[in-house]
Amino acid sequence: MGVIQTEALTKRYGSSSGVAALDGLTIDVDAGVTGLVGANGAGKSTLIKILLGLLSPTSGDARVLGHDIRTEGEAIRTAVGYMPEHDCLPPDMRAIDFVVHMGQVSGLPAAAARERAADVLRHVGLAEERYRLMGGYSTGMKQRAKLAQALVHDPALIMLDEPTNGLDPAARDDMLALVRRIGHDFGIPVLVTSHLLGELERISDHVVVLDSGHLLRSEATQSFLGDTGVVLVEVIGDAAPDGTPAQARMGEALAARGVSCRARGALIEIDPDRRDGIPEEQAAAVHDALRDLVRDTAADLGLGLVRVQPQTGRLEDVFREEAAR
Ligand SMILES: Nc1ncnc2c1ncn2[C@@H]1O[C@H](COP(=O)(O)OP(=O)(O)OP(=O)(O)O)[C@@H](O)[C@H]1O
Repeated sequence: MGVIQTEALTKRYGSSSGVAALDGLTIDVDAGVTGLVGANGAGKSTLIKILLGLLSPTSGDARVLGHDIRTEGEAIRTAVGYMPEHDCLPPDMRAIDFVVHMGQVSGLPAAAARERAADVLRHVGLAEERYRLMGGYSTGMKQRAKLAQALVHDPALIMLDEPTNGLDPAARDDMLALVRRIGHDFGIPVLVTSHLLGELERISDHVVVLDSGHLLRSEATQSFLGDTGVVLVEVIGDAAPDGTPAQARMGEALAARGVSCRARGALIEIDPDRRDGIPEEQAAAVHDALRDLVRDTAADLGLGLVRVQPQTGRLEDVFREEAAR
């Protein structure tokens, strides 16, 4: 049994003729970490609220942990941990009291709730600060407290809505590492959303990409990130006497040697067509030959080679590919 299945799920807010926040969405989510990505307004929060039985779909069906969202919302909410997008923390409560309370609301006896609350607050890195009022917490600490309350009842699935919202880069990395640990070390399936397309690449096993309520892709993360065949080159060195900068000199010299390439920012992007039609076992040899050619060209021009690297795919490319269709 999968963790989440939806079948042609559609949600229109207001009048039935209005724009669909979700439009015929059919997805399957398994164990591990699943990233749900899409720009603001793509329908991520709407989907999560429907999956929790908090919002009714206009049409379509879905099951969460085998429970029907239309008739078994309470069973779903008991089994699932939910971290909402917006601040939901009472400022005049200490984190420990809040998380104990949430544990009891989810059905834990008082002693078990206290024990679990102390445990999860330690796991999310709030061991020291758990006796402080949450009103004085930083955004990062608030996000951690929200995560702790979602974990306290030992859920069978956890849904995290924009857990990195408002965090600085270091706190964002910490939160992403925590999410990955929950999915992989604790073995709790995770559905995590982000409007930043790239940030879930590193931690998700599977990615679902939404665009204006439509499903763009639902695939193993690895299939987004494979080798694109493009090779990126960066050189440093002197401009030519006529003022042509090092990068342009290198690009011209490569083109003169039959390599199809173009400038991309400070880099030179070499097109993958050199490898088209080449059997896989020969592709590595061609790649090595290209590398040698790039190295020799730089040496002939007296330029330093900073890097020659294959470019892997990015989640952002999915949107570029769609726009180009
Ligand atoms: N209660 C509501 N009433 C009317 N329209 C709504 C309501 N909630 C969401 N919408 C609309 O539905 C669409 C999807 O919103 P949703 O919040 O699900 O997207 P999201 O991907 O979670 O974006 P964000 O990251 O900004 O929350 C948007 O166009 C939004 O304006």
